[in-house]
Amino acid sequence: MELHIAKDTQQLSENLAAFISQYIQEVLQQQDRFTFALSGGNTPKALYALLAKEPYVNMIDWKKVHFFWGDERAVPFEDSRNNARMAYDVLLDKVGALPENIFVMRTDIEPEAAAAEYEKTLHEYFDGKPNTFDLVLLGMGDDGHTLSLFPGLPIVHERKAWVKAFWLEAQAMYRITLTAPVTNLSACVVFMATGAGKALTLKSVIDGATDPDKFPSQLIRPENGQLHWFVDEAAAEALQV
Ligand SMILES: O=C1O[C@H](COP(=O)(O)O)[C@@H](O)[C@H](O)[C@H]1O
Repeated sequence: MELHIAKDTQQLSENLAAFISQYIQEVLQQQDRFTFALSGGNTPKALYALLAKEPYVNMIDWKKVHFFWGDERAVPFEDSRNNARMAYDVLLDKVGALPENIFVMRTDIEPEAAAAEYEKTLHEYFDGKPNTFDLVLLGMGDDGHTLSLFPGLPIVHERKAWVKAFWLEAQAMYRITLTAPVTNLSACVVFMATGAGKALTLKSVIDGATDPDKFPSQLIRPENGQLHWFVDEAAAEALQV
């Protein structure tokens, strides 16, 4: 695991935009498409906004980038809580991503049907490949959740399915999420975490005893890929570095 500590969210986003841009360009020298699973939430917004501007908007061959999502809140696309909607607004619509390269988790059908459809899409898309995504971008909630893998829920123990839907009582909504098994087959996973509110959780996730039921972010350990944490000084405050 590689830890990258930045002064604040803006600096972190700038460092990560440079990292992602270089990584995409390197991968596209070896293959003709790049698969990028996006996260939702607040933390990645500044990063997406930077990627959508100079120099990255022209440095990256966005027509070769294929977009997926790590998780989705099962609310209509028009709802501001919809993770895909946020990414369209801040990134996809601005960089000229090709519609045929965008794979949203559908929220216009029953969540279980959407999860089954996404699972099928992923198996067909990655058929025979040793790795799944080239890059998965993840956030971490103050409670240690990542994707929609929330503490204490059965989804944390999923070992087979790649995509699941479930009712999240605490937020009174369905969630659709990638699971740990498919995420851990990725070539590279990058977590972003900012703010003092995440400091103690981050310490437990990185330095603490393994307890994924309590800290689901600990489930993410790529089997054959890189793992990076991009954090700001406030989030890193309790870490032993
Ligand atoms: O609900 C979610 O939360 C996490 C973390 O969000 P943040 O606002 O603390 O950055 C996010 O990674 C996930 O995609 C989202 O659905």
